[in-house]
Amino acid sequence: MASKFHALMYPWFASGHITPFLHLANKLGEKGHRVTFLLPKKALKQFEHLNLYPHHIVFRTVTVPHVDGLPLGVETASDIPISSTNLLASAMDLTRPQVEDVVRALEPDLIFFDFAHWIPEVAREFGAKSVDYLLLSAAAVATLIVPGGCEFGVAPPGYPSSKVLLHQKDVYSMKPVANSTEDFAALQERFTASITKCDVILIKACKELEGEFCNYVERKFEKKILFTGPMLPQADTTIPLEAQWSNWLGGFESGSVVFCAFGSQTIMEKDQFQELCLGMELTGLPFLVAVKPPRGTSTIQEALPEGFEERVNGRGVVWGGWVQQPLILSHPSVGCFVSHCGQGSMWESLVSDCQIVLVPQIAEQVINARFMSEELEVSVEVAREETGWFSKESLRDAIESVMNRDSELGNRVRKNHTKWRKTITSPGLMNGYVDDLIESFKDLIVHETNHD
Ligand SMILES: O=c1ccn([C@@H]2O[C@H](COP(=O)(O)OP(=O)(O)O[C@H]3OC[C@@H](O)[C@H](O)[C@H]3O)[C@@H](O)[C@H]2O)c(=O)[nH]1
Repeated sequence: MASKFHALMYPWFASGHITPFLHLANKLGEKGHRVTFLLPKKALKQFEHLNLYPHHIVFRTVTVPHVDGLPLGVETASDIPISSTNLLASAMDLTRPQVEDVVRALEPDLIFFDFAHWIPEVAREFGAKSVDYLLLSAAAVATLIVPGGCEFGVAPPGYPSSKVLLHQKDVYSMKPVANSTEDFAALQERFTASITKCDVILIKACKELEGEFCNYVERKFEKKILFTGPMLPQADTTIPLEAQWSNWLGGFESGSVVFCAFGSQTIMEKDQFQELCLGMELTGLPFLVAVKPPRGTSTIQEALPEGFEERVNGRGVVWGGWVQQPLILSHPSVGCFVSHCGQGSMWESLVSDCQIVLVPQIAEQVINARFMSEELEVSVEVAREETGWFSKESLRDAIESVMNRDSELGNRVRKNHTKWRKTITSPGLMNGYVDDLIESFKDLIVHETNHD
């Protein structure tokens, strides 16, 4: 084969997926490989600035057909509650003819996907290889995806940890991903089909960090598994933090501000959102919360607790829109990150200097949070009641436990975090993974040619 390959990427229609696929595309583009990146029309504007190698990475758009049950014009998961995932996935399935046209015309060597479980069939038909890119930690794959999975609180034989498990009390985190048990089953089938039919599974995990989980996953799947290593984005120094935030944050002492964000999909219940606000208020610290308006409301303002804005005026902001999370995390005034521990945020928190407090929302994030808090001991997870509810006091206590300079727990997580940050950002580690990955992809393509 030619020394450079051509990859087509077709990620799930969600920022938490399009963004990390683009990070991988940039790594391939940097080494001179070609990438055609397929995404919904509306998403193009939001993501095209992440393309650092426009000579090598070319966007193509698909039209997302309407399906009953979704509002008109929906193209990405940010437009819908996470419980409607299965409906948007059905819309993605309807784009198959458009994707086939692109594959037929461009004849890529590799096709990367995650939700479009029919990609392996398309790839096979047109002589490409399919790569199921799992945007999950190795711990989450080990618990939720490997055949047989894990029961509540029970580590299966060979499972590497007695700490990174889901328990009965985590049942709250199983609810939001689907509207019904049928929808949930359909999603599971989608992931099983993807894993079973693809040529190779690529996991966004790093052996230095999750070694035992990576080994376990490799033993459990009967197919080739590749790991991306620390797939950290290249810093884009051309786009600064928006002035409204850099000015506001600049008014506070170094390391004093608590920043809270729950990713691109979380929509909280109104009462839990209000409790979050009150917990922030109780800390007495400056804070910036950037979350979507809670369920049943259209603006943050209408959902705030009574008298809240007046009480926190000058030191606290709750914002209902998108902010530049990585830039906020690297602002010197920000000292604590309260996160839902989605996979992207997990890595961004690890490479930041911030103390980490975790409030996971769905099962995958619970596993990430437990891995971070119990196994690596780099963070603190906010305590929840049996019902899944977290109180303002438990949020305040978790934040205080890491922000108080005299706290033994705070010092322990800071020390461990510093150690792991050095490991995952050590010179050459990421580049070494990328070079190895590229060799593996080339082998895969050559293997195909030999079969012809
Ligand atoms: O206001 C915001 C919110 C989020 N973000 C960015 O959006 C990304 C969110 O990704 P996360 O993976 O953390 O969280 P999401 O909930 O959006 O993703 C979801 O789908 C992908 C899965 O792997 C995640 O685990 C899952 O939670 C992060 O890169 C974060 O920096 C912003 O830049 N601004």
